[in-house]
Amino acid sequence: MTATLIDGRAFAARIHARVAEEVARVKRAGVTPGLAVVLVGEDPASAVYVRSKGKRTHEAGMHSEEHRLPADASQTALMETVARLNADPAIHGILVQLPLPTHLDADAVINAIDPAKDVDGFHISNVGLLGSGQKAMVPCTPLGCLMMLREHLGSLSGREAVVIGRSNIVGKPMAQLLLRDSATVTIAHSRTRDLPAVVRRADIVVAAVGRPGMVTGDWIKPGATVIDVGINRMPAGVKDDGTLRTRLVGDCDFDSCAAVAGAITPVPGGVGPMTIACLLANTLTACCRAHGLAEPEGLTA
Ligand SMILES: Nc1nc2c(c(=O)[nH]1)N[C@@H](CN(C=O)c1ccc(C(=O)N[C@@H](CCC(=O)O)C(=O)O)cc1)CN2
Repeated sequence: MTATLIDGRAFAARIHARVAEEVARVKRAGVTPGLAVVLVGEDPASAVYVRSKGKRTHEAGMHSEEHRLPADASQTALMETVARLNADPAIHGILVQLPLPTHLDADAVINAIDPAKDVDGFHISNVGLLGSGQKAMVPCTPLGCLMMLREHLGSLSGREAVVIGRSNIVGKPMAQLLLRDSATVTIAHSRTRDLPAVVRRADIVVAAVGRPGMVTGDWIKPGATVIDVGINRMPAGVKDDGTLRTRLVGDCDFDSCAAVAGAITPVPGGVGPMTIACLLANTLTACCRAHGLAEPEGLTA
């Protein structure tokens, strides 16, 4: 391996510490930032992420609430939960854990969240604000990627960036953020012709396609910075107790990419931990905006 490892766990720990300091500051001004996370159903991975969000929120000194609805919850029940949280002055951030069960209309739920409390940055108002270069709530995973890129590369101005994947959660907002930092941005996807050749042009590669190990070293320009957003759980044998062992892999084939890249994020331990760190940062930002307090520096885009 020749690439520098971009350690998302260490970076996230620094953000958590900064957020905790800033939470103490806003508490001295008489306000406690509050985050409500809504989980519908029993998806095991979602339950782990939601627990982790609650734990981290507490550790930062924030108020934390978890609202669980059964897997067969109705759209009305979910919308009522969101409406209650919108009206609750103790709550500055609302997050509905995705994916939702398929009978629910996720777009309608997200767009029912008060945009000022939309700490996921998925509400159509925040999407529009980000796209037009205005102050927005910025989606947590792309924000975490941007922070790592800025720290590693300094200015992104003029750099060729290729984002692989066009999801609303990662690909599109990531492209907007890179554009905001004056990178030259291409969004590539499943229909892109000669994807390896497109990726080979890039100084910055952000892989967010959800296809394990798809990006290989021969796609990477020597010295490029590779941000792997993929979180793919793969079978990895059987444990002594007979249950399946799994391991997480990214969208990049780590060994071959690390042999060519200048820097790379691992999976696990790269982008994932930054997602929760940025959620806390966004909740703090939302709280400061709601109460007219100074926003912490370096925790927004
Ligand atoms: N409403 C939202 N739903 C989802 C989001 C989101 O940002 N908002 N993102 C993902 C899941 N997610 C947070 O919700 C998330 C994913 C992964 C990690 C993380 O720390 N991953 C670790 C590995 C953890 C493991 O072993 O499973 C890592 O990569 O090192 C945190 C948060 C989908 N839903």
